[in-house]
Amino acid sequence: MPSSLSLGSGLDGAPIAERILSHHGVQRIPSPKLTLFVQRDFLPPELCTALIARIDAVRRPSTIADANGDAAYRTSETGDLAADDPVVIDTEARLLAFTGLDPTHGEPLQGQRYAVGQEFKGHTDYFEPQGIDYDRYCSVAGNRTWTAMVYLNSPEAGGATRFKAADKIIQPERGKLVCWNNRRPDGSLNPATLHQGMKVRSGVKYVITKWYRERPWG
Ligand SMILES: O=C(O)CCC(=O)C(=O)O
Ligand SMILES: [Fe+2]
Repeated sequence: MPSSLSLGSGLDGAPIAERILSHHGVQRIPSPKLTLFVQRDFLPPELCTALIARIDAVRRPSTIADANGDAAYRTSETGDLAADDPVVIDTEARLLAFTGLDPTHGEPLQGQRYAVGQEFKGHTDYFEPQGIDYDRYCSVAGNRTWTAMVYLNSPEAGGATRFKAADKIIQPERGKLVCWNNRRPDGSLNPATLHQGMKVRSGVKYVITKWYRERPWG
């Protein structure tokens, strides 16, 4: 990866937001509470199709940190994508060019698949410092900074992503990127990033997710 493009971990969100806003067609969702961007047609259709095939090859039931006893909380399937796959390398290079987020701070690219009725209920992507799983997930690389997510297809109905604090419901659409800072401008964890993947009503939904950490990953 060309490190000259990298603007760091994203803990300081300002240079990342500036890089993102420099791209043509990017939309900043208006909210005083969080920093959230949408870019349509971020990934070309062929790349979306190739990523869906990779996800289907490795998918397994999704998990959550700090399991809360609600087995229906996250009912999707997840797949870890191989970092040496040319399709993944291409996707990672596009994410770096767009966000400036340092790939060495990124978790491996993941795919998620939701069938009809599946969802991911309201959650934040950062780990709760008081949670029982905090040390297990965060002792090496620290907590999450930014999230980048791309819809790989357009489900027939449902499957939107809702950010309550911004009063925003983002419709899933093939190739559309959603990207947000899980921190406030001072770097503290931002509870206003609470979001949910709403139930798919018809069809199936595929996304890729990329999470970035305070310190290098692994
Ligand atoms: O599928 C969605 O719309 C949201 C997914 C999500 O929030 C996550 O994987 O952390
Ligand atoms: Fe999330």
